[in-house]
Amino acid sequence: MEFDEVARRGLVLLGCGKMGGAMLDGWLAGGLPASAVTVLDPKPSAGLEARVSAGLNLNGELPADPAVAILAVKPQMMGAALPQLAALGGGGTLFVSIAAGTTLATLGDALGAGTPIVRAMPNTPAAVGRGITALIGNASVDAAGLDLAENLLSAVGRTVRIDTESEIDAITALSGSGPAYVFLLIEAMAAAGVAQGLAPELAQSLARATVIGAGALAESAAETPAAQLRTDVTSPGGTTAAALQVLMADEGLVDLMSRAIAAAAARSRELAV
Ligand SMILES: NC(=O)C1=CN([C@@H]2O[C@H](COP(=O)(O)OP(=O)(O)OC[C@H]3O[C@@H](n4cnc5c(N)ncnc54)[C@H](OP(=O)(O)O)[C@@H]3O)[C@@H](O)[C@H]2O)C=CC1
Ligand SMILES: O=C(O)[C@@H]1CCC=N1
Repeated sequence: MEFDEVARRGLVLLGCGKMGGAMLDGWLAGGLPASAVTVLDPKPSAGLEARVSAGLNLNGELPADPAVAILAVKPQMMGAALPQLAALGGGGTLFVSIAAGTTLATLGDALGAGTPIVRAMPNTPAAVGRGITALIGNASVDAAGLDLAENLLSAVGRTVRIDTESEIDAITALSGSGPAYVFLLIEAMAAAGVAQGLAPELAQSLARATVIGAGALAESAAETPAAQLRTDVTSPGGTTAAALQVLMADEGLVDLMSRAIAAAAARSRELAV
């Protein structure tokens, strides 16, 4: 992607943990020069420190007029961390927050009237360029600002623009947190394989390969509903049908997932206060 404006004016990253770091890796791999990046993080990882030799500005002075500032601290830390960037508010710097819960209004109050702010919800597959990020801007973001945010986020995966900020709670619960559910599925399948007598290493590698392969198949058959892909595996009277009778029973996986995602969305709404 084109990073021209960001490379020229700079990008500030507030918080470089798992998600901020994943996105930074994607941007640097995509051609953003390290010298255009300023990271503020009190306990930088060794990997981040290693980027200083390539020109990355770690915990140094802020650029005067960066194109974009990414807010990637935990929502609980946002209030304490934001004042570091307050001087960039109300002007030409576009803010992009990936924090769960924290609303555009809360960020706007902290950063000052007229600050262009985009709220985005990515997920960790961004680390391998396979994230999915939903985004929405406040009233101060113009079309060019939204394009800039979308360009940056599309460097680490797919993007989708939304029209209603409150949708972010459900999106956080579904795709933001979703990779954890899939990793738990791998763990659960492996544990069940062990319970059936398989060696742990074999069970783990079978479970992981199955999820990876099923994901790739779902991607290559993008027009085919997931329900059809499931039916394709299910021989009448066979083994899959026996398992699905358990998984699809009342209070089975569908109900469980519904309750899990409702709990995550409720937590996202709680984090807004
Ligand atoms: N992880 C995920 O899958 C996703 C996370 N998010 C959102 O991304 C944000 C970050 O999450 P995640 O990366 O998991 O969290 P991490 O804890 O891994 O990263 C946050 C980073 O911010 C640092 N930090 C803490 N205080 C400050 C400060 N005052 N100034 C600068 N940096 C600070 C932390 O340092 P220290 O460790 O020393 O506290 C840490 O390195 C959250 O708001 C979360 O809601 C969104 C989508 C997915
Ligand atoms: O667990 C969390 O709160 C963050 C937001 C989405 C994924 N991780």
